[in-house]
Amino acid sequence: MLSFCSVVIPQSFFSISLPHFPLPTFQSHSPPSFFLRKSVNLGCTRESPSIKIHSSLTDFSVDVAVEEKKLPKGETWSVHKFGGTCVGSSLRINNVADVIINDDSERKLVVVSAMSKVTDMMYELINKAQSQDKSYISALDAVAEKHSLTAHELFDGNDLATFLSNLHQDVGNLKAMLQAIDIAGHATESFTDLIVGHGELWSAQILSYVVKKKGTPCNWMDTREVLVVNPTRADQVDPDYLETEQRLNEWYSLNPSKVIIATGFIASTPQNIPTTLKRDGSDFSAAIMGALFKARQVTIWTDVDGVYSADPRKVSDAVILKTLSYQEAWEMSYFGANVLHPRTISPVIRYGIPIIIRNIFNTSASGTKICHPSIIENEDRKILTNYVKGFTTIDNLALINVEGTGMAGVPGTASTIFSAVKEVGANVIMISQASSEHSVCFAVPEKEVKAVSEVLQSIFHSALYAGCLSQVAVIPNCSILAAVGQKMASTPGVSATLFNALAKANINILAIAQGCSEYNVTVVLKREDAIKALRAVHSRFYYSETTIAMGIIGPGLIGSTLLDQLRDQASTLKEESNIDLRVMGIMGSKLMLLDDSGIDLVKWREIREENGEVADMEKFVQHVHGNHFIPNTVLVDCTADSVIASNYDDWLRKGIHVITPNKKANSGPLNEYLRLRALQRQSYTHYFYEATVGAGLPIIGTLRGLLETGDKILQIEGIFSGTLSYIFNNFKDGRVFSEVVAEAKEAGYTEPDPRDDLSGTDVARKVIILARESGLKLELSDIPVENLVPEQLRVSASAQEFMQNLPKFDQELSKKQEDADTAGEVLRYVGVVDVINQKGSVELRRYKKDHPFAQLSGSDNIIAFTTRRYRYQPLIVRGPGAGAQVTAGGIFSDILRLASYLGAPS
Ligand SMILES: NC(=O)C1=CN([C@@H]2O[C@H](COP(=O)(O)OP(=O)(O)OC[C@H]3O[C@@H](n4cnc5c(N)ncnc54)[C@H](OP(=O)(O)O)[C@@H]3O)[C@@H](O)[C@H]2O)C=CC1
Ligand SMILES: N[C@@H](CC=O)C(=O)O
Ligand code: NA
Repeated sequence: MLSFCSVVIPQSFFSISLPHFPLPTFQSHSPPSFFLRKSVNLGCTRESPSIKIHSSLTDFSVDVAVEEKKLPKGETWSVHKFGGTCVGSSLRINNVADVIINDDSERKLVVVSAMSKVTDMMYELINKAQSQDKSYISALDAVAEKHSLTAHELFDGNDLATFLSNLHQDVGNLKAMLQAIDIAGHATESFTDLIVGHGELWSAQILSYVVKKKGTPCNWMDTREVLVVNPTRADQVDPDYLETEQRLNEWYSLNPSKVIIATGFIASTPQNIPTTLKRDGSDFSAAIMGALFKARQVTIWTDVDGVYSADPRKVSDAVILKTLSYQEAWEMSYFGANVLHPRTISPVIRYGIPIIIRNIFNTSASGTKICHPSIIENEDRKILTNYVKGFTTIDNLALINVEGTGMAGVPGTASTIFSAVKEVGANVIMISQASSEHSVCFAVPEKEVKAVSEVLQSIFHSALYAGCLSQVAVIPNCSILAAVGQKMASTPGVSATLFNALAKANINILAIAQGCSEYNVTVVLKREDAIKALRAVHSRFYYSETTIAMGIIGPGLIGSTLLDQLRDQASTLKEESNIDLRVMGIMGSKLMLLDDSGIDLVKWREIREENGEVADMEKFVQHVHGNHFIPNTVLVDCTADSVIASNYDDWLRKGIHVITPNKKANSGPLNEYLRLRALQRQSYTHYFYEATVGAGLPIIGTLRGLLETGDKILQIEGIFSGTLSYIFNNFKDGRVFSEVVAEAKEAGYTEPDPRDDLSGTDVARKVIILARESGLKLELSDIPVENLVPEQLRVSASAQEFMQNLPKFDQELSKKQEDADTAGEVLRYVGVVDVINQKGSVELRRYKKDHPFAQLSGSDNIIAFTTRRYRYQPLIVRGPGAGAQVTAGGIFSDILRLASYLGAPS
């Protein structure tokens, strides 16, 4: 090892000493001191371990390089492992070299796999030779060519010559070996291992030359010289750590280096016969090296951003997990997630060395850290509170159920069952036995179930015949769903939430297993339910309680303004309040747009234009509410349609929350209104309609507040129409009535048909809504209304036709306006809820010019609540009571009220 120390010496010093410097090969035994007249450079190199002194006249510094040949261990080392895809081409090898160089650890050990596809190519050579297919010769040439080309692209000069000469020699040897296999018609295991391991030998050499070319000295290691393993059983080996450590020390004393590029996958037996680490061999190599070097961390580079909370191909909302404990990773990997195989990480678990899984193609992603739970606790408290980390499934299983009264209290039944299963070589994936002991059920791979069933039928033949056992039943086409998480099983409520999510998704559970490990709850389901179940439980744990699936009906003026407001505010709500609003559907009278995970609100207009489908209310509601596992659904009705409003009852019964600015439901038939309100009170499903009166102004909320706190309403009086307020605020100074009406329509204050405003119907609806809210049982027809729509135009076919003809009737209202003006008064269209006399009215009144109602401007509403508490001075709410922005804002604020009722932070 080379250690460098630089000491800057003030001119006044006559001597220096290097007291803390480890100097195993330094000439002097005691800390050296030098009498200095000029600056000197002291250096030793691997080639020449003794100190060299160079003089320099310009500065006063001393560089001392000391070689330490003993293998240093500990925090200074980081281990990296690069899989085949990471080194699949010269470009990628270059990237890998940069990653190595950019790691600022003092020392680095890099484990590298063969270039992608090379191991398969090597196995193919052996297969060909075994079957005496001579094309192995050209296939070997192709492998050699691939490496030669890569080397030419990456380095040159002596390094290239040395590599090509080694490659050439290896290829010659391989050819001879393949010929031997060809003659024998058979390859032994060690012969096979020797041949396939060449992929790693070449990739490690190539990478080391590239790192060196980039200016970082390094050595490559043929791990077969160091790593000694013993076969355990088929397809597994165990490292001999003592022997390996000794060989590693020897290797290091000959090849001291700060960067070592080591071959993955390959090793030797104690007799020095080449072998491999079998499945996931390079990961295992990295973990063994990590343990031997006591590295500070082992980074496994792959082509994914880390470990997902569920298979992202099945769950589109799966997230990358920032941390996993070793046990969690272990459980996830067992249950089929693409995590490291438990065996491969056991060496680092022993020393608590963290493993980081990172994406070589996206180095900006921080990856998943697999480590000791105490590190997770320190680093990521939030994650620890999320007791369930991931969900995985295993398909193609069958459940075997051995059932009968004769099993209870009879020792040995389980042993008989599982000995028989072992006999046929089947792998038991989970077992469940109720304490009544009347049945034992277990899951095995589908392909093994026939043999298992037959052997059990035969072993228990007489017990079945005698009736001690009632059946050995096979339930085919099953899947396992496992939920994995630190201490999930021992935390009250977690399993309940899991089962509740499955129940809500209408999924039947065939068997359950939860061991004492506290990390895993496993359920067996029918295979066709597996993906639905996975999505249901994933969303239950990964969506916040305030994730809301939304359906917007009526993307007209108000609806589309609301969508724009949602678009602009969505990310802030998510980040700051954990409220996740997802618009799953938008429906107009003709077209609708549906999306499974949330419509892009930036482009919904274009997308609807391109991909919109024919509006279908049933399909829309089913999609928004039923097709996913988002915990809450709200339908926002932004139409003015009474048919749409007649659905609220049904939606609320289905558990769908309803929010609307549409006045039709609350001002419709009294019995329907009462039924709706009763339903709302009985359930935990919410129905909000603040924008039905005064648009975004807090009218319903204020009234509710007064009533709920025990105040008594005496009268509510006000200007409830933004349209009529605007018209009478501007209908002066000789202006024409129809022209002002057109302006109000243009400004977005009017109902879709402005006759609803001018007829007083809209105001009457608001009066009815407030009257009913105050406890009066009135019908719309109970409210006398002064209709401003000229008699002849009440039957006009359309709003457009009405607007065209209105100028013909300007005269009539101009007269009323002039009369009021002459009397020093103004016209105002007012609504009154007279709670004491249980009636309401809507009429055009005249007010003195200094009356508060005469002071309004624009589309202002003004509503005065006279109550027992506000008897002498009414409580007044005033402000713009119509218009797209304020109305959409009122609806939005109802949506956020819903979120806060559902648990969003306040
Ligand atoms: N404007 C305002 O200031 C205020 C308005 N409101 C209320 O807001 C609601 C919307 O008003 P506004 O946006 O101005 O009206 P618009 O006419 O601009 O929009 C109405 C929307 O409803 C859709 N629609 C109508 N019938 C159906 C149906 N059967 N199924 C699906 N969609 C339908 C229309 O679709 P399509 O275009 O495809 O026909 C249109 O998108 C009304 O109830 C109004 O009373 C409340 C307070 C203030
Ligand atoms: N058309 C209505 C809109 C609000 O309800 C009005 O003018 O007030
Ligand atoms: Na309001």
